[in-house]
Amino acid sequence: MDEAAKADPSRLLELRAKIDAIDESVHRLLMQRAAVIDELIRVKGTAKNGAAFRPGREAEMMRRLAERHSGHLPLTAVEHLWREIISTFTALQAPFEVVACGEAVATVETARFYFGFSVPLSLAGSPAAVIGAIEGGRHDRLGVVPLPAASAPDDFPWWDELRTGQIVARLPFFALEGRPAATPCLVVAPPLADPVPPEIGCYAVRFSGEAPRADGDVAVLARAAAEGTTSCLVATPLSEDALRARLSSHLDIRPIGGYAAPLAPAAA
Ligand SMILES: O=C(O)C(=O)C[C@]1(C(=O)O)C=C[C@@H](O)C=C1
Repeated sequence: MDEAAKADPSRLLELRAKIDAIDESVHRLLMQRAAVIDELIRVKGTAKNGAAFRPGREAEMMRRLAERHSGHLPLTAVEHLWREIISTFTALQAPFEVVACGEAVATVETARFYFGFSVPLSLAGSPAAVIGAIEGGRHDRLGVVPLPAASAPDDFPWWDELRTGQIVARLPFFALEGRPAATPCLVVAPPLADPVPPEIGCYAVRFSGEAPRADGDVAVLARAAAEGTTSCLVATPLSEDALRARLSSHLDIRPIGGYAAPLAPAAA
């Protein structure tokens, strides 16, 4: 018998009965959620593999989760549970797989945190290989590409390789100091069924010569230089026209998707 039971066995039984009742409710609600998803498949028409992912809706759900959260349960623990739920339910609607690259432990941690364990995950050798997997004509894959350290140039401008594929999310969504699965990554997807305009737009921008410095509204997430041309992956809340006006002297600006603005919740 453990110490607590020796202290007050009846109280311990009572508390464990409460936990069992809560667990049963949570399980019942998850099964109800699965029944709603069956109906959602019919309404959304997500018959095609990989067609269920809605990153804008997910960001909105996570925002509400952060708003209603209180108490000492870590927000990132709840986030992790919800990510497992949402990703599992996405795959229940239309199976998909994730192809990621980068330093194995960090990448796998981030991809598993975000996409859970119901979804097959494979590691590709490079960002270019991830983009190849997304651009290869299959609609049931999502790619995860880590962002380089702020000052480090990329070897290869993988963002220039996006054709039909788009950047659709930035991980992690909750920007919290010391959080688990903290490696900053972008999620790349084939064309989504009903995309919503992203809060932060991403652009492939090519310059001859010096690349711009990041400023308040224009962040350079990655850059790669070759033969006098610098290619940058730029993220901005500005409209495309406003970005063009800001970077008027530059060669080529191409929209390549975007993501929901990461949230910095007060409560951890
Ligand atoms: O709201 C939807 O469209 C859903 O498919 C449901 C759901 C969810 O399980 O909550 C699943 C996948 C989407 O990425 C967003 C949300």
